[in-house]
Amino acid sequence: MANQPILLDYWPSMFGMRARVALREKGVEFEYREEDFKNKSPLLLQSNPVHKKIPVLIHNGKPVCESLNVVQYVDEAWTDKNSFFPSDPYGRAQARFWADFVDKKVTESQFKIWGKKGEEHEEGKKEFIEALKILESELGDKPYFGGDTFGYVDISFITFYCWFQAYEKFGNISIEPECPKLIAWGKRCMEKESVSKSLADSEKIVGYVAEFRKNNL
Ligand SMILES: N[C@@H](CCC(=O)N[C@@H](CSO)C(=O)NCC(=O)O)C(=O)O
Repeated sequence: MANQPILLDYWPSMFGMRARVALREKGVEFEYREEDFKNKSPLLLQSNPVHKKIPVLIHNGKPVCESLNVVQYVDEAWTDKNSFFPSDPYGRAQARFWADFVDKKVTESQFKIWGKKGEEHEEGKKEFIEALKILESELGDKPYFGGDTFGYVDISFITFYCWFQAYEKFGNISIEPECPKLIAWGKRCMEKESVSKSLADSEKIVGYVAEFRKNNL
């Protein structure tokens, strides 16, 4: 449809999934375009010349890059639904802190689990579980990271949930005994259509990782 936002994406990307969840949370219809990293589209290269990465949200012909930036843009551009952020400055600062924590600590450690071997792989397992335990403690007995409503921090982290099976298989770890509240939170979030429609199938992710490891490790 004319003037629908376009999302340049890649199906297993936890970063691309963040944009999908955010758009669906706001009820925004968008055109999904799958990228082939071996042959990036001219639209991707011209829309994100700095990083040449997905996701890129193109809205009114203007590109928004970096997934957390896209999530915040979606929150500000479509205001007829609940905001992803609390209204008070301190609550907003806390939300940004925890999304940044996910971006730094979870992102780096989870890649070492499935994308590396040997010492780096072992190091990644340790760092990943440590990061998850910190998030488990931060979540506590709240339904969502922001409290009673699904919001920015939830969106930043829930997209890794469909990778948990791959982490367990290829990292030989078991997440639920260490972080039962996070697993319950993941299941709770998956009851939301914006999440269940946006996250990749866990089995498909396992297959993707197996293929990656066969070709790269
Ligand atoms: N900080 C950024 C990371 C995006 C990213 O790594 N995107 C990857 C796909 S997911 O691993 C990507 O676009 N890779 C393209 C490439 O590696 O050439 C964000 O949050 O949007």
